[in-house]
Amino acid sequence: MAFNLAYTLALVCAYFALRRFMRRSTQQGSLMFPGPTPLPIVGNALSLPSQKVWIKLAEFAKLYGSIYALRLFGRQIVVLNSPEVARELLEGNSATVYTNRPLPKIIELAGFDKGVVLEHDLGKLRLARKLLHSVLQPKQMPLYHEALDYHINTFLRNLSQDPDDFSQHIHHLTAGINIEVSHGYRVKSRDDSYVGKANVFGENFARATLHNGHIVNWLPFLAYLPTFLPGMGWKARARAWRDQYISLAQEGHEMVKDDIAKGTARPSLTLTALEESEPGLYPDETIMFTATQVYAGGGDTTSSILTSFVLLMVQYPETQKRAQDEIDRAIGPGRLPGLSDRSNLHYVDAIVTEVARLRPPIPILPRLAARDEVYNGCLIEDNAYVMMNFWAMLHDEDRYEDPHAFKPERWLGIEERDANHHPLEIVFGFGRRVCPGRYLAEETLFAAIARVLAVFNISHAEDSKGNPIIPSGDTTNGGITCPVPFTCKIRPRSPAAAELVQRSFEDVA
Ligand code: HEM
Repeated sequence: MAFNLAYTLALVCAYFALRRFMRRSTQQGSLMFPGPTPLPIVGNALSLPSQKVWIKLAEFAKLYGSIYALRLFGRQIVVLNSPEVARELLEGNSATVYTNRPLPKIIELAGFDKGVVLEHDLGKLRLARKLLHSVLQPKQMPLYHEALDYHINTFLRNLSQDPDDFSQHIHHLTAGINIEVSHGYRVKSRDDSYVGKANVFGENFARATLHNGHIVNWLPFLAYLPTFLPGMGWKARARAWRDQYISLAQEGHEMVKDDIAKGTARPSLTLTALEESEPGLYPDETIMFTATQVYAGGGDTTSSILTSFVLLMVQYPETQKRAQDEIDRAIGPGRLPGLSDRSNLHYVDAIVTEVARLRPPIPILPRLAARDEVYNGCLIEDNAYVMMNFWAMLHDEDRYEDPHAFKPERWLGIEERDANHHPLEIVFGFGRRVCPGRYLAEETLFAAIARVLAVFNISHAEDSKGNPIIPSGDTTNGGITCPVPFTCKIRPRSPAAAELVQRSFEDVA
């Protein structure tokens, strides 16, 4: 038995060694990327932690440089640690090679590859991105300003009524904005049933994209085994996710069609696709799944930055005070700041930029190489994962002095954004799959952060003896990260500020 096992292992090792040798010898003259030495079969799996792998990958960058490679169970993983290298590969002549994202088997089974985020059909992807661009490009932003006012002022009112639930209010804010952009649907109550269903989809999507969490991603043939076999519960789960996703997408689509028929449809992606585009340009399937995935792309990412902002205000009271002084000087106490004040609120703007740098919501994200490619003399293999390590790019000490400190002032006095230095040019990704929601995200973040600072003080919560409760500042693991849950104290800055919150809510309600 022991002999059989050893014999089998030896055969497998020999197979992988031979495969690598054959591959290298077919790519004459190409070298191997630097990187840690892989073990047979498992490759570098044992040197990677199960939590926050991006930090370890950033440490490797100090040893091996801005592009290096690892191996995981035979698959090459090329890690990009600088925006220059990422742009050269993902925006240069070979950009088309790296268009796709890896498609884990569970995603296909759950139907989440329909839409945009994980769409593999390049024709459908092109249409979905065209549609997203048509509704989310900068010149379309004014269409959503009234919705931003409504949702942000409602958020302020919710914060003033129930400050301890700030994390839920943040989530509700971004959900409301996204559903408005995708379907023109205005969320009025905190227990809206459509939001409830969209949240279930968001949670399922997040679970499905935890790549390591599903055995079928590693052993795809399992997908073809019957569901009644023991240990196949994941198959029924994937089917339930798929049914829920399709039903949500159809419900949203029908809702907009009804609104159009009644003449009550608000501006949205679905309305644009159905009414304002060349007839037949967008098939129904493209419209409804792309619209539904706006929720997956825009919700947790924007919420993550807003939650990080609250945490950082607890940790850096002097930064909060400086921003409030700027708002008081530029705006005064009688009204809330808005997007038109952005050019006068440089320090608030710098806070948005620095939060995104210090705590990027997506620390790391892979693309998939569609064929063998030689880059700087080294081979990127067909099917390699090409990892954008945003966290490493944004914490590079050669680029940012004291990179682990929160210092918004580093962004003051900057006239033009340098694409390889400014965090908001990096955190949204690169090239053909760059985030289509980036302009909306920036406007949402600026307006929400400026208004919170104008009317609230954020500070440590206190225990029963009056001692401050210090948040750990730690980050969750996963595809989209966020501060681990923490408590804090959020109170109106003055009775006049409390009154302004109430009045501003009534103005938009
Ligand atoms: C601070 C907030 C946000 C961050 C940090 C962020 C970041 C990202 C990143 C890194 C990507 C992948 C880019 C790449 O592969 O190069 C992405 C894709 C995407 N984002 Fe965002 N995003 C944010 C907000 C939004 C918002 C508000 C929306 C929608 C209104 C949105 C919709 C999407 C969609 C649909 C994709 C998939 C695009 C594709 O696969 O082609 N995002 N985002």
